[in-house]
Amino acid sequence: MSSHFVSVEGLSKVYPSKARDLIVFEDVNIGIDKGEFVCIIGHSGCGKSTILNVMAGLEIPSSGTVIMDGKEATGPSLDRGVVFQNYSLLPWLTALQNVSFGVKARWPQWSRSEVEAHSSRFLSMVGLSKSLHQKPSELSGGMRQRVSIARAFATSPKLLLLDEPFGALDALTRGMIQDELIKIWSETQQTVFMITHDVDEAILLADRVLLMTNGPSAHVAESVKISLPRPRDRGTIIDDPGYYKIRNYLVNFLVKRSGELSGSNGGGGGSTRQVDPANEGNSSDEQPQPAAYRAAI
Ligand SMILES: Nc1ncnc2c1ncn2[C@@H]1O[C@H](COP(=O)(O)OP(=O)(O)OP(=O)(O)O)[C@@H](O)[C@H]1O
Repeated sequence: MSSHFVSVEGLSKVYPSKARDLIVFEDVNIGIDKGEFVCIIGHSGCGKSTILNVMAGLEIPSSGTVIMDGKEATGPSLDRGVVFQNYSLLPWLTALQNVSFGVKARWPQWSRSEVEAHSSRFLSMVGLSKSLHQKPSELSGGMRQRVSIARAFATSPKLLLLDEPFGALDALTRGMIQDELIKIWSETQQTVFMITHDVDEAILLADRVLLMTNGPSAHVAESVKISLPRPRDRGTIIDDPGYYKIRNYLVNFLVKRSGELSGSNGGGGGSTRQVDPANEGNSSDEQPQPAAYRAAI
């Protein structure tokens, strides 16, 4: 039996079709320790959102299982909080009411003032103490996503699932909310699984980055350790000697090896290689090629 806090075991997703079944991914195995921040990166369509939705209990896999804290995770639960790219706030409620809604469901025995004090504290952590009584339509996209993050963390789920939460935001707002996510995560020490397309975001936030091969028949080929010291700062992280080793390693995988290792090229699923680019000297120190990366993803 797995010793991980969260264990995704032998997960596959197949969409049957008259012509030919679509095997999106097969034999995906992921272990996440308590308090760990894990990002997953892979090309569009390899099945990242499907994996996250299965972990959230919102989608049923074709085979395999998700075990959390020793129990099989089936169906949605307050133990697993989800943040999607498109905010999904209740438009008729204020920021405080949106957060309180989940908090009340989590702790029904709490008084109204306890619920509001707890909810306000989490909204303050994401810099929204002055916008508690505003409705989503009165908030910017970045502010709405902050409310979603506060709402997810405030219910203290055992696992937080973030599906490209900053995908729709401009670079400046994205950077600010990344800082707030780091702050709230370091204060709560919750376990996080996050999808991103942004290599720099993954390096800033994650303890490990999982790399998926291209679909169809995608799998998690590698688990890359981000062995940069915390706390990490967006402004200075690039000065760390390990930064470009990790970045180049990730970009090289996405540009080149994600295709070479894919199921359609004969790559097998199942096993995941563990790598630590900053300490293994297995990638170059050269500046990365952002244009090549953008073209690939
Ligand atoms: N109902 C469905 N029927 C058939 N194929 C589907 C269905 N739903 C999803 N797919 C396919 O499953 C694959 C995986 O989708 P998923 O959204 O999980 O990928 P992803 O890696 O998260 O992509 P992106 O990065 O673009 O969000 C895609 O190829 C998609 O077309």
